[in-house]
Amino acid sequence: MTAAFQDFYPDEFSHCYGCGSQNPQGHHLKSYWDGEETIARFTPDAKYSGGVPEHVYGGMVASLLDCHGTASAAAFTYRALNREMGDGGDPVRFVTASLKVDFLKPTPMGVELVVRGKLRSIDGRKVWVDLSLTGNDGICAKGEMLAIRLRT
Ligand SMILES: CCCCCCCC/C=C\CCCCCCCC(=O)SCCNC(=O)CCNC(=O)[C@H](O)C(C)(C)COP(=O)(O)OP(=O)(O)OC[C@H]1O[C@@H](n2cnc3c(N)ncnc32)[C@H](O)[C@@H]1OP(=O)(O)O
Repeated sequence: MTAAFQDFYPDEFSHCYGCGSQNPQGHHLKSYWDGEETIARFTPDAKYSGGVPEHVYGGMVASLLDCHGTASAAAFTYRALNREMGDGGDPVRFVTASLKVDFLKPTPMGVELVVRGKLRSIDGRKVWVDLSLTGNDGICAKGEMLAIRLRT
């Protein structure tokens, strides 16, 4: 089975609630390549409801974009540097500096959500990623992320 980007995060940096393997209560989001784009799939538990049980709450939507966005920023950078994840070199680590979310329509509960990331630009330590989250009836949210590469 193909490894997810997050599988390459060293354990000491894997405590993120959204995507860290070392956080037993976390969501353990997993991000992968899909051609030139990145993709993650996630089905929220019913407790993450919004105003009505049929809809997902906005913080969960933002969280999925957040974790997929930073993982994607790292992946895009590895590819731009012609490096492989887990190549033994300094790990390429990103945090979110800015995340704008447009909630286009309610996000349905009980279905698999698909999160996609597309590279807009890499400018030194700054990576801009365009994000989307799709339910069973089209795009529910769009995001724009500025991820900053941490100094090693
Ligand atoms: C794929 C393979 C991987 C292999 C292994 C990898 C290991 C990976 C391990 C672990 C991954 C982690 C997984 C979890 C992540 C989940 C996502 C989150 O939730 S992250 C938490 C929330 N975010 C924060 O807590 C950040 C808090 N902010 C900061 O720490 C700083 O502000 C930081 C680092 C973002 C920037 O600080 P500065 O001192 O390093 O750099 P300055 O000079 O301030 O900014 C750099 C450039 O960015 C611009 N900038 C900074 N913030 C901006 C903003 N909000 N809007 C616009 N521009 C901004 C600045 O103007 C500057 O631009 P100019 O270089 O001058 O052109």
